[in-house]
Amino acid sequence: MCKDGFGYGVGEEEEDEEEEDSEEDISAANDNDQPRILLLGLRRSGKSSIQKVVFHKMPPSETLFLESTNKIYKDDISSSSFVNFQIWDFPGQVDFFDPTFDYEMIFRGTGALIFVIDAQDDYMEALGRLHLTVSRAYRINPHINFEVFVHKVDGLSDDHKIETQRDIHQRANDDLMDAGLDRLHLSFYLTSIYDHSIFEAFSKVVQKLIPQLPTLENLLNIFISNSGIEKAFLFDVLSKIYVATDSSPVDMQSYELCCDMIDVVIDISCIYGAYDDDSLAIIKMNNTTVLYLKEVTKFLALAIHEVFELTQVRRNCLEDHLDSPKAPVLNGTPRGLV
Ligand SMILES: Nc1nc2c(ncn2[C@@H]2O[C@H](COP(=O)(O)OP(=O)(O)OP(=O)(O)O)[C@@H](O)[C@H]2O)c(=O)[nH]1
Repeated sequence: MCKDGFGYGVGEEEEDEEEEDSEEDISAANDNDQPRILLLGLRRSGKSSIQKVVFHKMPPSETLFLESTNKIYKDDISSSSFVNFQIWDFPGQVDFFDPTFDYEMIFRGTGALIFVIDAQDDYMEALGRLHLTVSRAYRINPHINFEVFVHKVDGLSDDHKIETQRDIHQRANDDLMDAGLDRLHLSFYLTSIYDHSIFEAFSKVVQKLIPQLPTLENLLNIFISNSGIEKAFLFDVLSKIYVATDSSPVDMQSYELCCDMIDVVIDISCIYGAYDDDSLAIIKMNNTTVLYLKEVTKFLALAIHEVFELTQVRRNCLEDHLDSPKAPVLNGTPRGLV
């Protein structure tokens, strides 16, 4: 990754030094009003890999060499006014119920709790741990968003993925019902660090913590309805998390295209040292799609999935319309374009 100008606030080395005394760290962080996201799950479920791949551009294959986390690793994600939070990666063996562990303080300051379950492994123990963790956290702070990543699904067939998610969902909710916690809501995501699913899932987790989200969505709706653009995403370019999008449904393919474009633009910018306030990139695909990336603030960019040659499309439509009594049907033409 390009070192100059791209990177989140706290460097790993500083981070390591800070971590020397995790108890002190925890009390200091209590004063910090950034929303906190906790990453929890059994050992080797993939917590550190998720955090490294999404926020530090680590290539997924390099996570094979990650050592087991044995202290809480705190990561400040403060690239902009919208994407501003802390991630706490917990060691798999952490004992929340150790009386010396101030879990009350931790849960009180938590916005989202992500519980990672390795879907390639036997998940019964993980389900027990999930239940114990969320029920304890909910009693302390019912406002936490509880998110379950059914992770490492790259190794599973499509049918197996769906079946695994259904089974985990069912068992986890049954356990909550039995414990009288039917108001505790769990959200489930199928994730893998080997494709875009982990970025998509993290986007949704982060969006729930952004109070300005409805306003941003409205602004993007106004933007697309006045520009003939099909889909607009407001991205945090470093993590490829989308902070907001207009209210039309997200299709994975557009999101993946935009993510790939961000990678290309950042790589080229790094080579030439030129990503600044005026940065703008346009990629024309061979299927009439245009991708347009415009920087909004230093680390936020608007990626737009636009139809190529608007004038030509309009002209074709008009001709079709004149030739045939039926309204023209344009494959993949965005709403509001013609
Ligand atoms: N196939 C696959 N492997 C993954 C994925 N995510 C992580 N892994 C692998 O899972 C192993 C454990 O990952 P870690 O990130 O160290 O797990 P952890 O939960 O942080 O582990 P502890 O620090 O021991 O709690 C590594 O070998 C990763 O390469 C994934 O999406 N798919």
